[in-house]
Amino acid sequence: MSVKLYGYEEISKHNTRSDLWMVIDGKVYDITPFCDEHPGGEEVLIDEGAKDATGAFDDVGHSDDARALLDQYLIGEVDPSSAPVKVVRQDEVIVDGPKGNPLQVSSHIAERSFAGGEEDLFIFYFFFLSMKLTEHLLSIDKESFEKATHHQFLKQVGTLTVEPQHLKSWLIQDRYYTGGYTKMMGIMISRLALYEDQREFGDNDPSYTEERAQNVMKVLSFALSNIHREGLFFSEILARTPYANCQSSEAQKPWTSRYVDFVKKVAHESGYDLGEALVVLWAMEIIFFNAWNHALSVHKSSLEVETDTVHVNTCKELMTNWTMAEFGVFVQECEDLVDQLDYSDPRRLASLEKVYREILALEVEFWDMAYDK
Ligand code: HEM
Repeated sequence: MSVKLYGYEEISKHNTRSDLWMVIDGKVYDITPFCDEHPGGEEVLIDEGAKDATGAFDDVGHSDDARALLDQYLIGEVDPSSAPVKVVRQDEVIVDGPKGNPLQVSSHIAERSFAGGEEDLFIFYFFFLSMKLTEHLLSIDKESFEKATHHQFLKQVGTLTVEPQHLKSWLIQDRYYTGGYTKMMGIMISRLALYEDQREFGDNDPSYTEERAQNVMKVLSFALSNIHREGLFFSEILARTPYANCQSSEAQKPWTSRYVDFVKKVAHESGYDLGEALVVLWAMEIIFFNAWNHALSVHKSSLEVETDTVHVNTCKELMTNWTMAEFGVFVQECEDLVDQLDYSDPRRLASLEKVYREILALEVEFWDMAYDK
């Protein structure tokens, strides 16, 4: 079997938490799934990733067990004719001063201010807090956001060239996901104190007001009725001839289970202001809104000759569903709730960033399941 060769130019592009490669002893590893598990933490992997990390790996004196773990992530070898290139990471450019975009520096600040509490970082953080949280989140991993919203599947729906069985596979998984989403809404609603005198012991959220609680309830109620409608819509589509008659795996796939488990867990474990869960809700919706708007713009600029078939009309219905104005208003309302969150504690910010990044990673995988991956 021939070994796949990768040049450093290509390797250097896989430099984020949601898409991370590493070279050790001339072999190329896709270590993305290992980031969560690394006993030495994910930061060192990201710092040493997308390049030759042989020296860093050896310096730590990793055990034979650590070395044995590598095999499962092997994807190829370094092309011997390629030379190392500089890896440019989004936040690397801006860490040393206010020249860059301060919205992107938070994770570094969060980490460093625990350790040292340097004055310049305090000023930095003060400046940063005047920015909207959602703007900041959208700026921390643009590459993954792009992947999550410009997937090949969306392009194929836009050009009406997606195969019916691929659309079916995706719809089946998305219907499973609607079940998880519904449970997430249920958990969030069950934790919401709609009136001051319903707040539980331990609820020390300083930003609590009845008005905000009512706003959260309004958004969650819409989300719940919308997801219920969507589940029924998917069932109705799946019963249509082109889909009922084609073969696709019906079982819930591991990525869907992981997604569903994650959103339920976040809903349970968020603080009393439901901050992490609200970030997750907003992230899922803004990704969908952008993704389907992308499909629609591809569709509008596509030169494909349209036929009036059930499949073509289904593709168009799906594009309409997540690009309509009403959905845009809902995404905006989710955004407003996230922007009201108090993230002045760097540990809180780190936690909000973490759930946002996880949703980005899960969304990228989710589209892939259309192709039974
Ligand atoms: C994909 C590559 C890597 C794998 C599979 C891996 C695996 C492991 C494992 C299994 C351990 C537990 C101790 C041991 O068994 O040796 C460990 C610890 C550690 N690793 Fe890695 N590692 C990788 C890359 C790196 C890199 C590039 C660095 C960069 C400096 C690093 C830094 C550390 C540190 C500092 C610890 C010690 C954590 C502690 O004891 O608190 N690792 N790693």
